[in-house]
Amino acid sequence: MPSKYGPEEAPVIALLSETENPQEIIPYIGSSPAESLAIRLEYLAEGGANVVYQIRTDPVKWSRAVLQRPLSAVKGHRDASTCERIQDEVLRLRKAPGSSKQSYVSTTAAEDYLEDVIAPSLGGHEWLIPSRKIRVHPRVISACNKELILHQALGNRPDSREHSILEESELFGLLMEDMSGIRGSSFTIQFKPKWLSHSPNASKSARRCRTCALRAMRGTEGMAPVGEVQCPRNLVGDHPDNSRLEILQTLRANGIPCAESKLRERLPDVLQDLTEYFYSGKGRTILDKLAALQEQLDPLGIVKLRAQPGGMSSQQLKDLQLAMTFRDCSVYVRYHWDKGLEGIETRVGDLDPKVGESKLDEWHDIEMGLIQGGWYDGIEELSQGQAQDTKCSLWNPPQPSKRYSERIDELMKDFNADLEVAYKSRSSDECSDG
Ligand SMILES: O=P(O)(O)O[C@@H]1[C@@H](OP(=O)(O)O)[C@H](OP(=O)(O)O)[C@H](O)[C@H](OP(=O)(O)O)[C@H]1OP(=O)(O)O
Ligand SMILES: Nc1ncnc2c1ncn2[C@@H]1O[C@H](COP(=O)(O)OP(=O)(O)OP(=O)(O)O)[C@@H](O)[C@H]1O
Repeated sequence: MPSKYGPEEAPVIALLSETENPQEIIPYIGSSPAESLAIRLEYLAEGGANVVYQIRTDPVKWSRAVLQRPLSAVKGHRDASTCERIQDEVLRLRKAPGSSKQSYVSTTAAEDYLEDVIAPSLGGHEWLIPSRKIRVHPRVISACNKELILHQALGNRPDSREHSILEESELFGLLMEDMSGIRGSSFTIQFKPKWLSHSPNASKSARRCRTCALRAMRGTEGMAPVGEVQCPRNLVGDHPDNSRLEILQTLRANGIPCAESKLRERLPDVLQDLTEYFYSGKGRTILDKLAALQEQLDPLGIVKLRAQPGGMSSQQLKDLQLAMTFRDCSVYVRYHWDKGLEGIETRVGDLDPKVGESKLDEWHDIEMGLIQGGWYDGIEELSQGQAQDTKCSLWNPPQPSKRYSERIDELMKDFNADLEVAYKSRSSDECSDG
């Protein structure tokens, strides 16, 4: 998850004002211009609904600013430790809905959902990224929006995210633990687990799971492929080669920082640790949990649910929406170089509620398209010369197969070649900060 812009290019000054609860740990951050100068938001990444900023602090400027304040105003946590604490966090700010059909989910609604629905479903906070809501001054939002427009003009934003800006009426943002790796001591990979359990609307003889069927369908429509993971069911399969293949592809898709020459030397060990972790270790626990929740919460599927006399009950609707959230969440895996298998940390993020009637129509249309187009069963009509997408683990035999080990060897070679190229260009600008 590389930062898009260099620190010197980040013009936005954070003006975070008090949280809702005055006893909270970060009161009045950056409420004076001097303090604001000590805190800067640096664009890290964005998705469809949020922009995430890394918080950069300057402890010297911060102390100076605090000293300038009248003694009576310097209270509570208004000290250096506040400054140190927020620099390990990222700030997630919500985007304005792009179309009138999209429903807006505020930071408060997202945080309430996390606490009231997600945490109880997952059995607590163990797997969640530690986070807390903070009040954000409207001037921060408008400054960030100016910066987003500027970076769009400079071509620094992903094409698919252009024209989206932050919601100006939003009063809060979410401070979260920064899951990024630290060059030299750890790296982070991120993936969406997607549909770990089969779609209840697909036939029993399906040769593709929901994720692979959608990727195959979109592939022919010239749209972006679904996520980075090829077949998520590989991750909850019965043979370590399935996990190994999926992890290798995920590692490669994440593009480990080019200065991380350690990966070049230790790729086989890293792959072995991550395979063990996800095939039979703690990583498997969370993936199995997500798979079970997806299955329990959506036993019928949108097509059958909508076809019921009287439609869906409100409980069925809530369960389906929650299942969709657990399919579209992001898994962050941090690997500490000096700790190996013992030090792998996993957290799940982007667990926002899926709301709005248009989402239901969209899910229903996708499902119907997959069924009627023969995408689940692998009997779709292909245009001449078009290769069939057979990457799904349902298509391939689930037992250990030559095909898997050959594919792993091929991918190892490709990945090593990528790393070789990256290593050689280490002295280039992109890598010079490593
Ligand atoms: O339709 P899918 O399966 O491609 O999933 C959408 C995601 O696409 P991707 O993971 O890239 O394939 C899509 O992700 P991106 O915007 O492509 O990063 C969204 O997460 C979308 O959810 P929402 O509309 O933001 O609530 C996701 O839509 P939902 O299906 O979760 O409603
Ligand atoms: N806690 C975190 N630490 C480090 N990076 C993060 C963190 N949370 C989010 N990110 C980065 O910001 C990106 C966008 O965040 P997030 O997935 O929450 O946005 P989104 O708009 O909800 O995404 P989507 O398009 O999937 O709905 C992530 O893909 C990730 O690269």
